[in-house]
Amino acid sequence: MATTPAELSKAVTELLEATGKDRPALGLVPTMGALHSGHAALAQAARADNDVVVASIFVNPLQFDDPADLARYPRTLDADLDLLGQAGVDLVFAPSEATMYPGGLPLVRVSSGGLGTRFEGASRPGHFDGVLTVVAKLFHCVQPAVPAEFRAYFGQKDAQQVALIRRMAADLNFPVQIYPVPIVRAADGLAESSRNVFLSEADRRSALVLSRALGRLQENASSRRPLDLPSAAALVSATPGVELDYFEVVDPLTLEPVPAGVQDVLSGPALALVAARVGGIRLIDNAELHG
Ligand SMILES: Nc1ncnc2c1ncn2[C@@H]1O[C@H](COP(=O)(O)OP(=O)(O)OP(=O)(O)O)[C@@H](O)[C@H]1O
Ligand SMILES: CC(C)(CO)[C@@H](O)C(=O)[O-]
Ligand code: BAL
Repeated sequence: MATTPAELSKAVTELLEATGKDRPALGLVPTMGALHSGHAALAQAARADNDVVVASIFVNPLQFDDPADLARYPRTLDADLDLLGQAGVDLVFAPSEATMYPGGLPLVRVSSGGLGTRFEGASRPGHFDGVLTVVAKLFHCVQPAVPAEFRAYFGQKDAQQVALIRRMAADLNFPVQIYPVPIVRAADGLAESSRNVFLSEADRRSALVLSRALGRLQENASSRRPLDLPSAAALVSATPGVELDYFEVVDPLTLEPVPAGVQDVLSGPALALVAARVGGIRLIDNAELHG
C-alpha cells in the first residue's frame, strides 16, 4: 500500500517497468472505500484491460457539503484491502487527508460549471468541484516516470460524475481514457452503494421503487410507448418513507433534459436519472432508455 504521491509514483513505475513492455497499460480505480460488489466490478474491469492496476481509497472531504454525512461515511480499510486483493489490484493508494491537502483545503479547484450545479449538484452544492479536484489530483499522483497508456474506471451509477469527469479530461487535456462500468445491483434490484448499510429492512424494501420506476420507463421506451415520466415519478413519491428529489430523462452525454411527458415517445437513446431520500439516506440510480 502506498500512502504518499512519491511512494505511489515510484511503486507504479516499478510495476510498469517489470512488465518489460514499451508502453504498458495502467488502470486506475478511484474509490472512497467501504467497498462492495460495485467496486469489485470496477477493479475486475481494470484488471481485464491493463498490465498494472491501482485502486485509491480516500474519503474526500472536499466533496461533502454535509459534515454529518462525512463523519458517518463508512470506513472499512482492512476488508477493502482484501476485496481489492481478490479482484487482482496490484497496488492501493490510501493517503491521509493531510497528505492530499497539506495546506488545508485547496484554494485553487476545478470548476464543474453549469452541469455541476444540476441534479446531484443542486442538492449537494460544491460536490462536483470537490470530486473533479480530487480526481485531477489522483490522475497526477499516479503518473509514472515511464510511458504508459493511462485508463481510469468509474461506475455508471454515478452517471453525472462520469459525464463531468469525461468533460474534465477533454476540456483540460488529461492524457487518460475514461471507462464507465455498468451499474451492479443486488439480487432485489437495488443499486449497490456504500450508503445502503444505513437502510433499515423496511427502508430497503421501499428503496426498490427506484429501480422499479426506472424499469417502467425502460419498458415504455423499448415498446415505443410514451415515456410518461410523471407516472414513474408519482410511483416513487407515493411510496411511504421515500422523498423524491429529482427524476429526469436526459441526453446520455450532455445530460440536457429530453421531453418525457405523457405523450412523448423517445426518438433516440436517453438516460433516466433519479434521486431520493429513503429513511433519511440519499440514494441515486439511473437507467439507459432505448427507443
Ligand atoms: N453499484 C455500483 N455499480 C457500479 N459502480 C459503482 C456502484 N457503486 C459505486 N460504484 C462506483 O465506484 C466508484 C467509487 O464509488 P464510491 O466509493 O463513492 O462508492 P458508492 O457505493 O458510490 O458510495 P456512495 O454512493 O455511498 O458514496 C465510483 O466510480 C462509483 O460510481
Ligand atoms: C470518484 C471519487 C472516488 C472521488 O472522490 C468519488 O466521487 C466516488 O467514489 O465516486
Ligand atoms: N459515489 C459518489 C461519491 C459521493 O457520494 O460523495
